[in-house]
Amino acid sequence: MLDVTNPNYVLMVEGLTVSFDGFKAVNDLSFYVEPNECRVIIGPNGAGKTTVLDLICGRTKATSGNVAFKGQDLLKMREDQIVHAGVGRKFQTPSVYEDLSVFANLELSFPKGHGVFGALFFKRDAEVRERIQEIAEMIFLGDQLTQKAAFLSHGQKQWLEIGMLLIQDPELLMLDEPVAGMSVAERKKTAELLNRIIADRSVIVIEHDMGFVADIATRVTVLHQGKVLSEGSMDHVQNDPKVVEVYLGH
Ligand SMILES: Nc1ncnc2c1ncn2[C@@H]1O[C@H](COP(=O)(O)OP(=O)(O)OP(=O)(O)O)[C@@H](O)[C@H]1O
Repeated sequence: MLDVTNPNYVLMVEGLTVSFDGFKAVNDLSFYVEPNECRVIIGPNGAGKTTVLDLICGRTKATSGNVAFKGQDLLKMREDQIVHAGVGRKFQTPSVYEDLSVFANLELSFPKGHGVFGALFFKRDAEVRERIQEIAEMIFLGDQLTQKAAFLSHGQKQWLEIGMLLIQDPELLMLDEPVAGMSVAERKKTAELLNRIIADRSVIVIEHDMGFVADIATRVTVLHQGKVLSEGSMDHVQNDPKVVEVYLGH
C-alpha cells in the first residue's frame, strides 16, 4: 500500500495506467518527485508525456494506480480540488487575457478568499500589489506591469502565464513544453526562471530541447510506450543505450 504521507516526496505516482479503448497510453507507470526538484519528462511522440500530466491534474481519469500529493490521493479529486490542493498546470499554448495589462492578468490569478477578515481591503490590496510586483520581477516583466498582454512577445506571454500560476503559490508546477517557439535568449532566461522557481517548489516539465533540459533538470524520466524507459541524471539517461535507440539517436 502506498504511504501517501511520505515526506521525502511531493508527488508519488505508482502503477498509473490509463486505457483508451484498450490502448494503454500510460502503462503501470511509477515515479517519485522530491521537494525542490525539477523533473523533466522526455520521450518520443506519443510516449504518453502529456497524458501523464492530464492524469495528475485530473483532466483525464486514470484506469488504475495511485497518485499521492502531500498526503492526498489526487485520483479521487476533481480538477478544481487538485488546483486548490497546490498543483498548477500550464498547457502548451499561452492563455493570457490579451486585452488586459500584465498587472491585471496577475491580479486576476491571485487566489480569492485568502483573508479571514474580508473588511481589511486596504491591507489585502497592499499585499496583492506587493506579491504582483515580486512575481512580475521574477518573470522578467517587472517594468511592464501596465503593458497590455497583447503587445508582449510569445516568450513574455509564456512567462506571464507561469507568473499567473506562481501567484497561486502551488507546491507542484507542471509545464508542457514551456520554451516551444522561444528564441535562444528567451530559453536561457526561462531556464534561469525555473532554477529560481525550484527554490520554493517542485516542477515537472515536458521538454524536447535537450540543451534546455540540461540547463534545468534535477532528474530526467524517459517515457516510451507509456512506461519508464530510463531515469536518472541527464548524464545517465543520455548515455543509456536504450534511450539512444528509441529517442536521442533519431
Ligand atoms: N483522449 C484520448 N483518447 C484516445 N487516445 C489518446 C487520448 N489522449 C492521448 N491518446 C493517445 O495516447 C498516446 C499518448 O499521447 P500523448 O499526447 O500523451 O503523448 P506525448 O508523449 O505527449 O506525445 P507528443 O510528444 O507528441 O506530445 C498517443 O498515441 C495518443 O494518440
